[in-house]
Amino acid sequence: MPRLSANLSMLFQEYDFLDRFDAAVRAGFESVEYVSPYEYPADEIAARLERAGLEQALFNLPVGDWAAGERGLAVLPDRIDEFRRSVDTAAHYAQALGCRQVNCLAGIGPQDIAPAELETVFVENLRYAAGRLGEACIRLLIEPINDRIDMPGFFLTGTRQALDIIDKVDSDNLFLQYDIYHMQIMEGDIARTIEANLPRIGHIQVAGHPGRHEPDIGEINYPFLFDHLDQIGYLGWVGAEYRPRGRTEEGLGWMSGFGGRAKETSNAG
Ligand SMILES: O=C(O)C(=O)[C@@H](O)CO
Ligand SMILES: [Mg+2]
Repeated sequence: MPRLSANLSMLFQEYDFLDRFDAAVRAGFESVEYVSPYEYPADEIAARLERAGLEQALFNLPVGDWAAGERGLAVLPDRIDEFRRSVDTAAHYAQALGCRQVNCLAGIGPQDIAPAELETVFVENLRYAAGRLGEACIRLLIEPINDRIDMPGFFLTGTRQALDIIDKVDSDNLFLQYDIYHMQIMEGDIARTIEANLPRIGHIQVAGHPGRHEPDIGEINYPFLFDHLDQIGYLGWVGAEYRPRGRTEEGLGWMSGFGGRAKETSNAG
């Protein structure tokens, strides 16, 4: 059973954000992740991590105006300066929180700009960010996300596309964030894809499908996949990134049901 991280942007919504850290450790998690820490002072979040004895597994580079529908800046030709400033912000928070990897959300490209132009901007932004973050020993990830349900218009939607972009960036500090829920929707073939690309995968996330609820609800066979991750030697965190059907604490049975070992500490690189 891989080591589990609690995604505080989706779990423990019963509590204010800063109170979710204690809730996560009470539930047996030893690391957390979330979309964005930037709404809070880094030292406040660091204090919550310290008090709860939690590791910071991951968060995203600034994503733009989430409430206005923005889902990342990295492909946007008119936001390059803002993107570069956002990398410095992410580096500051990652160092303050002891976080060793951050994800770069690609963004939703304008309809009137050719995908090839968006990709060029993405590759150049990733090359800059991978270098800047690498100086601080922080790994950079990119995550394909389904554009059929959760993020219509999102630029990065498949593993092959992500790996081709990683190849074009040509940095040893750029890795894949593999969200099993999204990839079940977009491509399937999950176990083989993870195994074939294991050295290039920096983080994995899970949720049931359909519905993006607890992993024990729906068509994805997580007991098989968790054993598979152990068998192939995946050493990173697995982020529990799902919408609980009720109170979070009432739906955690899947962790013990799968031999949950959230108590394991991470030795992720
Ligand atoms: O939406 C997802 O899936 C995520 O992992 C978010 O944190 C955006 O990266
Ligand atoms: Mg995800």
